[in-house]
Amino acid sequence: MTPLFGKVALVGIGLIGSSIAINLRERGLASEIAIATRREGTLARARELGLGTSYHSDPIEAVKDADLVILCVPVGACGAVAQAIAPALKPGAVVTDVGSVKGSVVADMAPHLPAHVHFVPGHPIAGTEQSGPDAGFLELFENRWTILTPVEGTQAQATERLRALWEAMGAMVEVMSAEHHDLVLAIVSHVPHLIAYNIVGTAADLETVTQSEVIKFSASGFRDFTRIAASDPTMWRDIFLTNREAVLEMLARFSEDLASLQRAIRWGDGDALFELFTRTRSIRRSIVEAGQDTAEANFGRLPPRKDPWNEAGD
Ligand SMILES: NC(=O)C1=CN([C@@H]2O[C@H](COP(=O)(O)OP(=O)(O)OC[C@H]3O[C@@H](n4cnc5c(N)ncnc54)[C@H](O)[C@@H]3O)[C@@H](O)[C@H]2O)C=CC1
Ligand SMILES: O=C(O)C(=O)Cc1ccc(O)cc1
Repeated sequence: MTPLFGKVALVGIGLIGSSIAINLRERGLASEIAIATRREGTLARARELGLGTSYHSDPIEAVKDADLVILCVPVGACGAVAQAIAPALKPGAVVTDVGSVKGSVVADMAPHLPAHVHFVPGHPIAGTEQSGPDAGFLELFENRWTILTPVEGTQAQATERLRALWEAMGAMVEVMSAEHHDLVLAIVSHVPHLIAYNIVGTAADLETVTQSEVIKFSASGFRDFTRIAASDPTMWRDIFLTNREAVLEMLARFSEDLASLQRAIRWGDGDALFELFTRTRSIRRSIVEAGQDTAEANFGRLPPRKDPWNEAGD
């Protein structure tokens, strides 16, 4: 494919940065791939994996002359990175990110960016619980949605160039406001992660059921929660701190619904339980039919990983 961008700079080279790098390289979407990250060890690993064409400890060096700059760092770091790179950004460059929260990223980055760049925040709704440069893979974005949240004044042409890049990586693209993005993601991604962190924590803290029993007898429902609860602590701390309002709003709704389930169990209201479980089953079926079940879609294409459950003798 003819490159969609000349030089692309990736700041941060974990799961998402390395997956983008592999896509740019394998699909010929960029003529140069400059990689910058904070830690020397991570940069050395990116070099060993051949993820880029140049490697930099200083993000300013990476973004010089770049036509596209993609921040692939935890959302809490986006503001500081934008401030650091701002003076070196090329006029006309497209600047984007991949953060899981959009309102805070816009608020933190936009004030630092010069008027001569095009800022188009983004978020691929695709990932795993793995992190670091070894975790990336070519197919991560295939048949997955990427949401773009252009800010006021963003030229439509810049958004369309970025859309073309995500589509070339196999993604489907939708454009919406940062505010709406944060509400939607709070219920489909952020609150579910919080529930997983909470239930695994609760199980680990029980006095009457030992940890080895939890490992030995965990049924697949609990195991699915442990996969989610193994997600990167820095990334998820930042998500909850930056999408506070929307998460608290959805959590309040969730708690109300949980209380009514509690009541149904207490009063033996089988009809209420049956009605809800029937409705939720049909939602699951729609997700599978739409090809959006990540576990099934990722089967056989994720890089090999350690499975602590099997190591525990199961
Ligand atoms: N992991 C996932 O499933 C998904 C993550 N995201 C978003 O993508 C972003 C990156 O996530 P991952 O790639 O999973 O994380 P990761 O932990 O695998 O990689 C983060 C990278 O950023 C670097 N980094 C951290 N702070 C930095 C700083 N101040 N300056 C320069 N580099 C810095 C780290 O060294 C690492 O290379 C996050 O904002 C996250 O919300 C979006 C979709 C899915
Ligand atoms: O691993 C999973 O199940 C995920 O939910 C991955 C994920 C994590 C964060 C995002 O912003 C988008 C996708």
